[in-house]
Amino acid sequence: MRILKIGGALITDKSDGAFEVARLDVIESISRQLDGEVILVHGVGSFGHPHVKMYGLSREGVAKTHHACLKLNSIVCESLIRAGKHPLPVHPLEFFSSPDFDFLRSAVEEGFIPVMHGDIVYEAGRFRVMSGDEVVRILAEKLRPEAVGFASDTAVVVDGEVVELVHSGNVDSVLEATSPASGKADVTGGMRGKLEEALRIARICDVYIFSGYEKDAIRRFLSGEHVGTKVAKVF
Ligand SMILES: Nc1ncnc2c1ncn2[C@@H]1O[C@H](COP(=O)(O)OP(=O)(O)OP(=O)(O)O)[C@@H](O)[C@H]1O
Ligand SMILES: C=C(C)CCOP(=O)(O)O
Repeated sequence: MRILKIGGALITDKSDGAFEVARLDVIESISRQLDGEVILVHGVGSFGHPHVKMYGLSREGVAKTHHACLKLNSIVCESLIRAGKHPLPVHPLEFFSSPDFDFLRSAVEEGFIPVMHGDIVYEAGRFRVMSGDEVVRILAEKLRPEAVGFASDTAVVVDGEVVELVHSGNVDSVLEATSPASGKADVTGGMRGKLEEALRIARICDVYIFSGYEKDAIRRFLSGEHVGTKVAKVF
């Protein structure tokens, strides 16, 4: 089984000022490429970050943000159904109040694609934002997948070049060159947060951070090819 996150920077317009703008053509292309045993997690882009920025975690913020996450989840699931796939939406707000990881594993084995996402969750008596990247890391720790992929709008880039491999010799300088997304509404750490989660997941399996815009990149990741930046299983 593989775990794939499709980032909000890929499936939505999350440039500053954009509000609930899905990239339907990209979502359709991803839906056609999905195959095999996979759990899909999507980011929420302009269906989540601007809401949290505007309303915080007030009652209004929690309600509007979670509702917008559900709207994007529905768009993704509808697209998967159009492509002949069998998505099962699983919302972190409910799932993590009483997690059942065996259910996810069984669903995958029976030919479903569980579709989770970045969300608001309720923990220890308070609401907080849980990014899709964090959802992926928690799932990886529990389900021990073969590989994890983060498809965003880019691989990890340093000095204008894609970093092919993150290893013990370059990890510090690569981390230093990553930052929260610039020119975008983002409340979950951008590429820096993603790389930090990837380094934790690399204790379990190989991780790839790549551009989902590249032709067939999703299909290639799912069939075991090296795509974009590899964070090798050693950390
Ligand atoms: N060194 C870097 N290499 C590549 N991208 C970088 C780097 N530093 C910062 N970034 C920014 O990080 C962004 C990707 O992170 P972002 O969190 O927006 O991705 P995402 O997971 O697709 O989105 P979401 O969090 O909405 O799901 C890039 O679009 C870029 O603006
Ligand atoms: C902003 C919210 C609610 C979740 C963010 O998840 P991400 O898009 O994966 O970073």
